[in-house]
Order: sequence, then C-alpha cells, then structure tokens
Amino acid sequence: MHLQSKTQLCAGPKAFRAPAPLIRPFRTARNMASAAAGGAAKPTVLVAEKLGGAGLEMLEKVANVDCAYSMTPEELYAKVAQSDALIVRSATKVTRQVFEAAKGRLKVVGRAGVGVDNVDLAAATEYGCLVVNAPTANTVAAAEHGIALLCTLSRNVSQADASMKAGKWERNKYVGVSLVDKTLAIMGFGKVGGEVARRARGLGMIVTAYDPYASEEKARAQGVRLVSFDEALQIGDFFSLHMPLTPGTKKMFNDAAFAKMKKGARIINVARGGVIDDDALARALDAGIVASAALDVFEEEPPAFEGHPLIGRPNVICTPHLGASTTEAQEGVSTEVAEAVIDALQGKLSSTAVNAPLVSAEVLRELAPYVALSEGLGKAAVTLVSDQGFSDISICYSSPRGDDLDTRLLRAMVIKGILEQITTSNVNLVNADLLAKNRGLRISEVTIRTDGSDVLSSLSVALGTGKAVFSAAVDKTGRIYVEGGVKNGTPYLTKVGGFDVELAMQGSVLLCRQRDQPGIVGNVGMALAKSNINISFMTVCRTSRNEEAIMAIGIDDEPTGQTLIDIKDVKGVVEVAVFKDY
Ligand SMILES: NC(=O)c1ccc[n+]([C@@H]2O[C@H](COP(=O)([O-])OP(=O)(O)OC[C@H]3O[C@@H](n4cnc5c(N)ncnc54)[C@H](O)[C@@H]3O)[C@@H](O)[C@H]2O)c1
Ligand SMILES: O=C(O)[C@H](O)COP(=O)(O)O
Repeated sequence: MHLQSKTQLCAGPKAFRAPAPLIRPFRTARNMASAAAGGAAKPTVLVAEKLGGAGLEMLEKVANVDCAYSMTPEELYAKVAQSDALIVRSATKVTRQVFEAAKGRLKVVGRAGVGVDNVDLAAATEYGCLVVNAPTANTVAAAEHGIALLCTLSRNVSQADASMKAGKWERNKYVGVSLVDKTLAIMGFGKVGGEVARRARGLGMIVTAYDPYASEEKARAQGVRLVSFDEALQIGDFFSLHMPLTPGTKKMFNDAAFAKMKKGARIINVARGGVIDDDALARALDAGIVASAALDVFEEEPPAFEGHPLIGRPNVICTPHLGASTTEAQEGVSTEVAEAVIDALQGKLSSTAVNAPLVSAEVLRELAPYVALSEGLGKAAVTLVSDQGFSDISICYSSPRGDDLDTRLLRAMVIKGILEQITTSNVNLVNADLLAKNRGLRISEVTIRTDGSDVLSSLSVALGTGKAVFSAAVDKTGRIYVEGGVKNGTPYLTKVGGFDVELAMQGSVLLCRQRDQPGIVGNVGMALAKSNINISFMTVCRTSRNEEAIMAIGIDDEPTGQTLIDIKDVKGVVEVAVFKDY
C-alpha cells in the first residue's frame, strides 16, 4: 500500500494483503498440502535427537525430514543454515551461535519435551525464531519416575539389587523407612508436581508444596498445603523437586537451604540438575542432614563421572535423565511438538509457543478475524506517516469484554503491521514487541467497554506524529488515526482521521480528499476510466455540506503516475492517496 499526497508523490512501503500469517510461514497451508502431494518444494525439518515415530510421520507428510543425531556444534551450525525448523530434546544446546548460523532461515525450534533451558530464548526472540515445546505429554512419565525414585530411595531398592548381584544377602543393611504419614515437600507445584502430589497422597503421605506462583485453590482441591520455602525445608521428610531451571531457581538448594532441613531428609530431583548445588548436597550428605538422594538430572549431561561429588556414593542413586523416557511419553511429545512445528511453518501461532504471546486455542479461534484487521490497521497507519516519523503508538480496543479482553495477540499484530513497513527485519509475533522497544517506540493500550455481542466492536491505531502524507488522516489531537472493524469476517477500515469511511481491506483503494461540490465524483471516475481502471465500489463521506469530503474508491488496477496527476488536476480535489493491494 502507498499513499500519494496532492503535492508530493510518496513512494510507499511494499504492498500488504490480509489475512496475514501470524508467523512468517515457509508456505501457505495450501502450498504445504500441494508440497505434500509432490508439487512445490517442502520445508526442511532438522531432527537433532531421537523423536517418536508418530511425530516423524506427521512431519514427513509436509516436510523433508533430516534426522541427524549426536552432531557437533559445528555440524549443527552447518545444518541449521539449510533448515526451516529444528527439533531437539534436552541434549542439544540451541545457543545464540545456532541462530546466527541459521542466517534467518530457521523459523521455529521445537522442543520435544517441556524444559527449554537448553534453548537461548533471548537469542531466538531477537532472531524472530519461534520456540515451541511439548508441555504436557511427558508430565505423567516424569511424575511416575519421581514416585519410582521416592519408593526406591525409601527402601534402598537400587543398593539391595546391586548387593544381590554381587552375591550378597544383606537383609539388615537395607532396612528402609516407610512413606505413610511422612511429609513430602513438593518444590514446584506445576504439572509434574501436581501429579506427584496426587500419587503421594495415595501412598498415605502428608503432602505440602512450595511454589510462589501456585494457586491456593488448586492446592486445596488436591489436599495439598502451600507453605513458604523455609517452612517446607523445616518440615519435609522427603523433597521432590519440580521447578524449572531459571536464574531464580539456580542452585536454590545450597548450603543455606540444607542447613534448614530436618536431619535425615531425603531428596529426589527429576527437575533439573542446576537447581541443586552439588557440592553443598555432598556436604549435607556427609553431615547426615540429607540421608539419601535420588537424581535423574545433572547440571552437565552426561556428567563428568570422574570425581563427581555425588555419583558413586552409596546413599545416592542415579538415573540418566529418564523422567520422560517411556514409550508412551515419547510418542506423545513427538506428536505434540510435530503439530506445533507444522503450525509454525504454516504461519499459525502454536498454543505451545514459549517466546510469543501465549494464546489459548479458544482465544485464538475467537480473535482470528481480528488478527488481519490489527495488522492491516498497523500497516495503514504507518503508511500515512510522513518522513518525520513517529514515536508513540496508541491502540484502543472497543469491546463488550472491557478489560477482560485478551489483547496480546492483537497488540502484537498491530506492531507487526507497523514495523514490517519500516524495517528490513523479519518481524513476527515473536519479536514484534522487542523490535518496537529497540526502536524506542512507546506503546499504549486502552480498552473501552462497549455493548454488543462481537468480541471486538472496533479497533483503532493512532500514531503520535506531527505530519501525515495524507493530512485528512490526522485527527483533532494531531495524531494519525485509523479505525476499523470486522463485518462478515472481512476487515474494514471505518475511519481515517476525522472522516468515516467504509472500506473493505482488500484490493487497491484510492482515497481522495475534496471540497464537497457537484461533479467531482464523476470527474474522478472519468480520470480513472481514461486509464481503463475499473471501479469496484465507492463511498463518500463529508464533514458538512459544501465543506470537506473524503471519497474511497475500490479500483481493480493500480493507477499510473499520469492517472494520479489527472485525478489531482480535477477541480476541488485536495489530496489523493492510494492503498495498493490492500
Ligand atoms: N526428568 C525429566 O525427564 C523431566 C520430565 C519432565 C519435566 N521435567 C522438568 O520438571 C520441571 C517441571 O516440569 P512441569 O512440566 O511440571 O513444569 P510446570 O511449568 O508445569 O511447573 C513448574 C512449576 O514450578 C514453579 N516455580 C517456578 N519458579 C519456582 C521457584 N522459584 N520455586 C518453586 N517453584 C517454582 C512454577 O510456578 C510452576 O508451577 C521442569 O524443570 C522440567 O524441565 C523433567
Ligand atoms: O524437560 C523435559 O521435558 C524433560 O527433562 C525431558 O527431557 P528429554 O526430552 O531430554 O528426555
């Protein structure tokens, strides 16, 4: 779309079409299907760690799947430059260098599991690469492994088994402790923590949990008492760790934490190795504060066995990160991640996006018609900006939902619509906010509660700027103002500056400001006819009789420079703008 003023032809930004994909797609859905049928080139999905067969089959229907396991970092760098998607588990470190090496080709990283601490999310966001995970399919497997370790630890199963395999019969050495009526402190009461809690209650344990973000209601419903970190440390007989590894949880089990525990506590970690300070745990084991530990995860994987402070101790049992390793969980994560990666390659927003506005499938469905409107209004507004630029973006949502409206997706699309016209960067939902911030743009949002049954009655975008290339687009407050809505699934521009218009955001449109006087509409129509340009629709809006008016004309072909000069020469025409391929 571009605009041309009466006095100055303005080479505008590139054309835009609606509806637009949420993430820059490899191909459209139709092309993906035709690619699947052997037509156009398929995207390439690099699978860097073993993935379940069901997910691979889904991917193979729409993409070239390159399974390359145990790659060195250099091999990975070379491969990602040839790949549109990368799928990993926890062993592959998806670092900033990986995104740099991809040179913009990588559109999505799929984590076939829940923890994304092996992916540099900040770098992914900067490079506009979506990161998706498979957050639910391995929850039960991880919880079951936690319970398996809890039982094994309390009854010395691993040590007794090793002893028997060594030809010994040591019944007195391996007397265990009972679980019933013991307090289990669940540290991190999320999906896995919640499943562990349910199972532990079944074992007759008293279950408490520490999680600063957990809901009291959920805890109460499960018969779990939420406690502070310190209280958990003081009362727990067993600790089961289930928080993510973040800067805030790193080494949270350190000397100070162990010092607060009851003597003889037992600890199970199926979360992430990094949440425990290994040397501190070794000291706590030596001091008898911790009686025994069961570890499935390690700060470095595989760990350096030689001289490791914990592995090899008789009161520490270890498994090689097996929490998610059941046949069922691996098939589950493979399809969960494949679905998310395919969605992303088709330009859709996955509900398991980690570094983009997380919008539930339900919200996504109801907001879908407004996504193209938001992006279109962003594009329309920025196209009206003169070379003086702008610094503020104000978005106003009029909705019967009022403040309950989830605006994150719409806001991101408005920003995407704006930024795509003024930057060469690949702007998408993932990096739109960040790129706007980096450009020093201030964004404000207001939601006005209205009557009606539609999710959104109208949406407006105003850009704080002194000047517009089409001066009628500037409202009374001096901002470029566009407003729109959705009718029968089609986005419409309904207001430009102070003028009401009725303009489907499709095809090319000529906007013309003129004095309200007889003959202008006909003369502009003649000028278009002279160039053999067909008119598809037309609306006129005036402030009041004989004063100013705006005419919006849908045109089948783009006017040439001469046609525009002819239109501008029509007596009474003040300024003209063309929205190309709206
Ligand atoms: N061993 C395995 O194979 C395996 C399998 C699945 C999950 N995991 C790991 O288990 C952990 C939990 O997974 P999930 O699916 O339950 O995730 P989740 O996001 O559902 O739950 C994590 C919980 O931790 C809480 N939390 C965040 N910061 C905390 C803090 N400082 N202190 C206490 N709690 C905090 C969150 O509020 C959330 O409720 C993750 O680290 C994940 O990577 C490991
Ligand atoms: O975060 C996870 O999903 C688990 O730790 C599983 O990791 P894995 O896919 O490497 O087994």
